[in-house]
Amino acid sequence: MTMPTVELHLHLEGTLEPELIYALAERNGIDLPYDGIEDLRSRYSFTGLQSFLDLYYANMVVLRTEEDFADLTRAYLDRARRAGVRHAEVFLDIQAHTARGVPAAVALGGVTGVLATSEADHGITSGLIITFLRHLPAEDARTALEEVLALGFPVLGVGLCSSEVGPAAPFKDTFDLAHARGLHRVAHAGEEGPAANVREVLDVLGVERVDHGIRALEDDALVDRLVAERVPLTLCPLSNLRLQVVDSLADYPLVGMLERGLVVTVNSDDPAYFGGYVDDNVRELTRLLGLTPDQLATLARNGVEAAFVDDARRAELTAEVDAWHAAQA
Ligand SMILES: Nc1ncnc2[nH]cnc12
Ligand SMILES: [Zn+2]
Repeated sequence: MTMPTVELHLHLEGTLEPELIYALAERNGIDLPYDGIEDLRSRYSFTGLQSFLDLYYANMVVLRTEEDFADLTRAYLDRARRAGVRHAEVFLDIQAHTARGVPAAVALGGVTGVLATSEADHGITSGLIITFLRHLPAEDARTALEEVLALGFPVLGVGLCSSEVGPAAPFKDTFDLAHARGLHRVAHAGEEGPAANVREVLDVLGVERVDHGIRALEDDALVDRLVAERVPLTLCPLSNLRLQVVDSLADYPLVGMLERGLVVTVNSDDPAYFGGYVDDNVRELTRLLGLTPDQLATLARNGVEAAFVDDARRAELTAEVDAWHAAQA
């Protein structure tokens, strides 16, 4: 029995597998600057976040039509189902597409059309989080949000990602608008950047979850606050390894975080680039850290607690985790 999982930190564009990149390039008549799939895959070796982002944004060139975005979303859901994912909140970097001349309605139409039937087609409930790019001017994020709101596609929340440089504070009015319109708020912080960035997104952007947040561990008072306020951290172990945020997964501080009472969850971030989906992340940690069934159940329950779902769905997900936990005895 596969452990039922909630995935809360997943960039749809980070699920673009090399095979799909080539298939979409062919369909759209795009010449890729690589010598084939294996050459592309051989470039998936990163020295840090920026070296990854350069390739990640470049490969988005193959996403042109609503069908492309739908195929991308469907491929993720197919794989996620096999990973045991029962609920997914997925990120879309809308500005990375509009900046290339792809209308927001094309990207949103393709993604939300597939998400609308994810429960019936894949057994996964889902929601879409629009992630703004921190390396672009904050006014661009505001414009992007206004366009997304005007288009009326179903959106669950907003996030902030890309290079962790510069203050998050300029994005405050965008996050305030999102909040006023009933959207949830999350942000990447404390991935490459310091613990102070985690404080900033909590205090200034009002986020309900922190994406990554692993460097919060460098600030004891912040950890106490995250525990007291039960702020979830969406950890991404294989991502942290591949982007050299940590030196080895054998030293990944997960058990200490659980023992400290942090609401940590395990997620895949950009699985096509980092060597594994959420089940691969959990399997590697279990192998290297010797995670017990109780610890795995706590991770799964943290995901259910951290999800932006209604009480009825939370109760269903909890029952699935309880059944899995009982079967481990
Ligand atoms: N790991 C990551 N950190 C920040 N921005 C991202 N966009 C896609 N993956 C990301
Ligand atoms: Zn991420």
